[in-house]
Amino acid sequence: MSLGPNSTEQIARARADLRMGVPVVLDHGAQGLLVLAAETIGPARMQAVRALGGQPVMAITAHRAATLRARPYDGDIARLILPPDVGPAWVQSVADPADDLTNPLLGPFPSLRDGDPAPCRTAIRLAKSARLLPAVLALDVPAPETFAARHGLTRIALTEAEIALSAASPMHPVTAARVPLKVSKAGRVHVFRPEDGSEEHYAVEIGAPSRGVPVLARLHSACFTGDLIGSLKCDCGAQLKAALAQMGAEGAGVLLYLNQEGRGIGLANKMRAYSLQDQGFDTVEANHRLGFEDDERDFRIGAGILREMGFSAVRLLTNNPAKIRMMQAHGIGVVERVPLRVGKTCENAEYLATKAAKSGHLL
Ligand SMILES: Nc1nc2c(ncn2[C@@H]2O[C@H](COP(=O)(O)OP(=O)(O)OP(=O)(O)O)[C@@H](O)[C@H]2O)c(=O)[nH]1
Ligand SMILES: [Zn+2]
Repeated sequence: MSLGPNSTEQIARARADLRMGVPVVLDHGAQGLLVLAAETIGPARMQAVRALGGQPVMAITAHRAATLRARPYDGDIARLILPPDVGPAWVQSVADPADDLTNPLLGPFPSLRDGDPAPCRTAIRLAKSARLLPAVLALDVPAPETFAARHGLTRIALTEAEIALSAASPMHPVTAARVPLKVSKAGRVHVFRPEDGSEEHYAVEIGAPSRGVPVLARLHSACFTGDLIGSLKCDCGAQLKAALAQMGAEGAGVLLYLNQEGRGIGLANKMRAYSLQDQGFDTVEANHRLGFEDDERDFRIGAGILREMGFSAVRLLTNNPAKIRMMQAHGIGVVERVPLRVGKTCENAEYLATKAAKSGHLL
């Protein structure tokens, strides 16, 4: 094995670069794509991109393009031609719908039909995996290897980036320790670290559940607002407590605490979604206006951790049929759905109704 980073490790570097506003290069042979995340681009770097010449584009998802009334000729994405006289504020407004209603951007937004959209598509996936808005500024550059070396930029081969972004990362147990809990003295917290350098995830094991019979399990996605500060906008905090309480009462169970905040879009984007919800959009519409799918979570993570812990079948505490389908698709048998109906408030009634109507949640 060489000492240098492999493509998965290069992706982890690229995520950090994009979050800081540093460009990365996607190498697809004689051509490369210079990529900057729209939300972190600053004036100096934007000027440096312009100084290279050529025609920069802004790649956004079809969901975001729909709000802007731009034509997504590439199906799931659109490549908008960057007007010659705009700066970072324009780029950020295209990416971020915060001011769409109060100060709408004026189109039209001419978009590219020609050329291969694949590098831009991968660049958007990279921005999403960095928990940034799914929008990038991109410019074709010749001789990508030389270009990246000259500027000290992270360079990843496009095909390898696509494979690394699609792969399920192996989950490695890091450590585990006894943590007596209110619901059970026999609590144990395990920490899992993915090989791809993304967020760690946790498992709370209660009692000593047998690996041979289906375990009472919950896959809980992190919700800073609901789990920690008592937000009334969702039911997460109540679900977390109720799930642990049921495991304590039964004497055994496993709760995975998955750091997939905001259904996988990250806390910053979830707060952007909350601002849009205050403008009148529901939870699904808000995700779409930001350019995301309704649910960006990768359920292979939960399945991988359960497998790593030796569980192959569960009694799943959930109201979300998609979680059941996903577990089964990724090799975890779900012998029973255990409903988890707690935490309804005046403030979250509409949110829960939207999840039932649009995402298939069982009330
Ligand atoms: N994007 C977005 N995420 C939200 C919003 N409200 C809550 N969340 C996130 O939604 C996720 C809820 O996770 P879960 O409770 O595990 O999932 P669920 O799909 O509702 O399924 P069950 O609770 O198992 O029925 C958490 O990651 C929250 O942070 C919202 O309005 N927008
Ligand atoms: Zn929540």
